[in-house]
Amino acid sequence: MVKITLPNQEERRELLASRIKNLSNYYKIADNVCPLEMATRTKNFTEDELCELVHRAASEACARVSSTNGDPDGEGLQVMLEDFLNALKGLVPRFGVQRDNLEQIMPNGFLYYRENKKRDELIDFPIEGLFCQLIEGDPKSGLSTVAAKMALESGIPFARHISAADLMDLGESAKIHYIQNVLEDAYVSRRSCVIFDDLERILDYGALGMRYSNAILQMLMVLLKKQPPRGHGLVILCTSNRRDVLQQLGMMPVFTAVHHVPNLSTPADIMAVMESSKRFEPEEMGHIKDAMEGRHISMGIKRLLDLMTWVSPLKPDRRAAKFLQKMGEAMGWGQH
Ligand SMILES: Nc1ncnc2c1ncn2[C@@H]1O[C@H](COP(=O)(O)OP(=O)(O)OP(=O)(O)O)[C@@H](O)[C@H]1O
Repeated sequence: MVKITLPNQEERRELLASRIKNLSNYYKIADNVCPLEMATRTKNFTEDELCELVHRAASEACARVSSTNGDPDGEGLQVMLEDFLNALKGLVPRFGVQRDNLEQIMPNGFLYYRENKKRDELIDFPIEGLFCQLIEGDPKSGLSTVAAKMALESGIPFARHISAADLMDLGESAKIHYIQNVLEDAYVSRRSCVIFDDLERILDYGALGMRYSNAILQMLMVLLKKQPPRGHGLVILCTSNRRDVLQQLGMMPVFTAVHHVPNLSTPADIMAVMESSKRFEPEEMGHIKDAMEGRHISMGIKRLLDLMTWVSPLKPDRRAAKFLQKMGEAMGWGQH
């Protein structure tokens, strides 16, 4: 296998400067085109992708001039910073973050409430070496979102998400190959983050008869302990709502740290999420808040958002009552 080495910032600056110089044989280059600035915006680009960027910037300039008023000053075509920035938008570097994939994981964004205010310490990952963290909590407590948010906020330039859905149609050896490929790519970047979402499902775990794929388990036991190349930092985030299963499978020692994602547990948490959704009237919220006082509450944020979506088409005069009824059923309020 050919090992790719990603150019560092100075190498990117030099390569871009030389390509832009070549381009200046054919087009004018605006003064605002700065190779250093473009080098800072192209972390984890390969040499081929940097060349592609310069090529596309020239195409962007042609398209811009032909779609506006041509060349009124008769000075020839000028490639500008905006052409580079537009070209950049259309390029997804192979060793980049796959931001869209991570954002799709959190269709309702990331809301702040009392429990998750101290988030900064969560993304303070080491620069070098391996850091493997388990993110665990109840089903529907927002585990995938917390992992995606950590990856995005960490500023790590390479991020990949592996879920059971990605592996669904693959046989066991193809699954192993897929995971190995993602990690091989991760080792290329100086800093990388890989998310294993719903780890027990990636392991093909089935509660009935305690089934799982031993081959995938053995591979993960090796890969989750494997140090990245010297000078590289690899962060692995595994989500699971079956910590007990990981314990039984002997996986817990591979984790450097465990982060527990709590359920929403107070009326203030529930109200904070409801307020940020802006779907409910103040009177409804007041009614819900009063009815929750002194009651036992423990609900995952995804479950709460699902419940809010479910009641939201109802007429406002019925919404609060329905919401409280469903919440009471889930929390067992009637039984106490
Ligand atoms: N602070 C938050 N933390 C987690 N999720 C949040 C937060 N704010 C909003 N959300 C939303 O809650 C939902 C969480 O869904 P997610 O798939 O992450 O939960 P999950 O625990 O992984 O679910 P499942 O148990 O079904 O796998 C997403 O729609 C996300 O946008």
